[in-house]
Amino acid sequence: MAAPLALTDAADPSFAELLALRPHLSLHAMDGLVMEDVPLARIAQEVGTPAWVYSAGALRHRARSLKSALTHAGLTATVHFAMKCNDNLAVLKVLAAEGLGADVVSEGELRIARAAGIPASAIVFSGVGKTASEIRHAIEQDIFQINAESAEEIAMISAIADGLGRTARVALRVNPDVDAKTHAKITTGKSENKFGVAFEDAPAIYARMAALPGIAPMGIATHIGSQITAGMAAYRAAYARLAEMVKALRAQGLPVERVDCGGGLGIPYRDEPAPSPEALAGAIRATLGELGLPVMLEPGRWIAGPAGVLLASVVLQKQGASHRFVVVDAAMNDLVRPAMYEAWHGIVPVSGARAASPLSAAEVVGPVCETGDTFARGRLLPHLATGDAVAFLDAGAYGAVMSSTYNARPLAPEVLVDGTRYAVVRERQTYEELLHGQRVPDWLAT
Ligand SMILES: Cc1ncc(COP(=O)(O)O)c(C=O)c1O
Ligand SMILES: N[C@@H](CCCC[NH3+])C(=O)O
Repeated sequence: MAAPLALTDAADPSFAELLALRPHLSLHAMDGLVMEDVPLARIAQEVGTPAWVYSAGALRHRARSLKSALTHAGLTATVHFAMKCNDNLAVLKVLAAEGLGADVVSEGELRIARAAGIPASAIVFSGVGKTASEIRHAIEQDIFQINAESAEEIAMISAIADGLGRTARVALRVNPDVDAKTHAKITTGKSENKFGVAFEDAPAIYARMAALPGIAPMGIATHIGSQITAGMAAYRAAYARLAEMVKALRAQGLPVERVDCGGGLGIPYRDEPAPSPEALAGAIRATLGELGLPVMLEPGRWIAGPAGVLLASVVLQKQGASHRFVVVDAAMNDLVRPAMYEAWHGIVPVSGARAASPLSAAEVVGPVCETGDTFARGRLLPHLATGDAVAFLDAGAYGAVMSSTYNARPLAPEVLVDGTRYAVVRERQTYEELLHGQRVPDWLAT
């Protein structure tokens, strides 16, 4: 497995350094940690914790920066937000208003995208195991494009579309066999990964696809992995291979309308080098530009990750045999990334006074009955008292969507901040809802 980000380290960035890179967050002596113009202490007080909080301003700013980088590189591009990273309706509404479409991986996501007002003509459906009923639904909705990941799936799409008397626009997802140098669990473009068709097999599969009823071949797609921070080399290698393939397909007289470049642009959770959208746009331009085709992008994390925090409160602080433990009311069932990928998230006290107090190392843990329910080890934090709020940074992507009710902990609410306003955009799950749907069979009911 690729090296994860270490949970323990000596040179963590300071609170000021973390916040300097996240302009929608600021720390004040009186108001403490503020998102846009709303003190997070107010949200912690009024909504309770744990709670996910997203900045509409940051979402807009990041969507615009990405689009403008593509435009400045002279590319004709559509951006399809990978809503697997955040499927909150209000978040999607903000991004739809910026002209973003959606990249969906299930019928559930497709339905949520439509409910957020994203037109079917801006939706691309990716995924290695779309079921027949999901494919049928996508075709009935007449979405922009289905990215097929196997010859078997193409046969299903053709049969379903033909049976419905429709034509599905289909791109072929190609596995370029490049190493994106990210965490092993989220690398997708190596030949041993389950995604797409092998590079060598793609031209023949594409040609067969073009001859099938019910399918309009649109082009090729790739996605090499997520949280890519190791520069543009892997992107360039993958896109150069796609360019080569487009030329080969065209030489066979096959139609190619566009290329889907996927997502994966990484963000600095701690102090990783952050590849810019300009660098990505430049890599696309340099490799695919001469084809003169429109491109599609499927970014998720880069847009939503830094825009969100997970607010939690300290339940208690205790001194163990060798460590100070800060036990918070959020846990691995809320933010699973540290437990799952040993991921590092910045943790900033919400009180200005606390943030300015002397620091010492702490283990930040949740209440779940697993040692893996650890958010940070050896993290420099001030003394924290019961009820003090803290914010876990960069929780806007792969945060709420990956949460569960493990240990019968209700799902945390989601909040959208927009300037001086905030609103709860998904309510906290109730204990009644936790029990909802459970049935005791007759033979056990006494
Ligand atoms: C097909 C596809 N597109 C886009 C994404 C979005 O990735 P990221 O959030 O890293 O931009 C993913 C997830 O890695 C994906 O599987
Ligand atoms: N869930 C992963 C990203 C998965 C990307 C899915 N295509 C993370 O939190 O980093």
